[in-house]
Amino acid sequence: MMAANTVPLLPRLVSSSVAIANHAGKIIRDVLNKGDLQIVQKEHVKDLQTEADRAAQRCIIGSLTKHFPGLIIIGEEEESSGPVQLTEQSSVVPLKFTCPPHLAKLSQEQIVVWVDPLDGTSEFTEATAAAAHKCLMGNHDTGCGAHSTSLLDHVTVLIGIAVDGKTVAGIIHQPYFNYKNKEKELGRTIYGIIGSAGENDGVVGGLLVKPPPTGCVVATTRSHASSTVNDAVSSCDPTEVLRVGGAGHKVLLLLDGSAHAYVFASPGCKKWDTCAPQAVLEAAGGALTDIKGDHILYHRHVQHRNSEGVLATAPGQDHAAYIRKIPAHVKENLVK
Ligand SMILES: Nc1ncnc2c1ncn2[C@@H]1O[C@H](COP(=O)(O)O)[C@@H](O)[C@H]1OP(=O)(O)O
Ligand SMILES: [Mg+2]
Repeated sequence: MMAANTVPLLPRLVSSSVAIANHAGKIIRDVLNKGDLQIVQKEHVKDLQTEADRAAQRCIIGSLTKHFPGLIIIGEEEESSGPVQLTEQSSVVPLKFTCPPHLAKLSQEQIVVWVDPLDGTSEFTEATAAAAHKCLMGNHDTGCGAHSTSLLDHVTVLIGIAVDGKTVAGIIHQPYFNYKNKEKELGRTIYGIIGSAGENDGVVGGLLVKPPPTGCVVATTRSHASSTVNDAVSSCDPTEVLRVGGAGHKVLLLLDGSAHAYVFASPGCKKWDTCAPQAVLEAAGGALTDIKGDHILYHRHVQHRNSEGVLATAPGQDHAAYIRKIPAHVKENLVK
């Protein structure tokens, strides 16, 4: 076995982040099980923060800082007071693949980590009604309140790693994956490094990448729709539209064979929403850009908002063809 300090920085960071994201997912479940989310409204009525967002972020930023002192980390939530549950230094997860050669000699100063401790907060808060009615027993849904608890699938923990402004690696943890099936392990973590060797399931850990069905299934927002969002979706001539929450969740739908494209022609999504999902998707051969087809950059001082929207396509799809379909008035409406 190689000594820890001979393993390049990037795989060490990804491996720790997988363990940290798992831990954050457990913290999220614990907060929901206690039933008191302590919801705070941020910029507007559909921009909420809960104690699960705060506690998960304290865990992620505290643990990353402990293991990688001086690392630049940008989290969605402002600093909050409260208990900080850290992961152990030894909590690392063996990765399924090796570091691409061009990323093997990074210095920490080149890296910015973008953290969304709980993506899909709107859906998470709606799911609490069922929890408050004691429908969640031992983290598993009993069937009561199925409508709102199904939204728990939309919740993810996102840790994205950017190098010199480009996303290179990402971790998407889904804390409630399998929550309807008591026989199976609760939660899953998907991770990828762009350019790692291997084919499909070899380049994305934690998920078997599948092609989408015939037709054109477009995933879009459930809680932040607008006429521009709807015009962009319609322009793709979808055979089916999935209105679901979370950027991480929608990218997982592109990877697990559920959808062809994720279309969000609105400025509400931020860099911490897209950094990790983009890396995981692109590691598998998909693409994520803004709605005009331009690359999204993740430098330390970049504006947080993805003001020109998001368009992502599953591996094997013609990304440029989707970009061409987006109407000019939608593109013109989204400016830096
Ligand atoms: N108008 C908005 N205000 C705040 N956050 C937004 C907005 N639109 C999108 N987001 C963020 O982008 C994610 C994907 O959007 P959507 O679910 O609407 O497709 C949301 O889960 C939310 O992240 P978060 O839940 O972490 O606040
Ligand atoms: Mg988010």
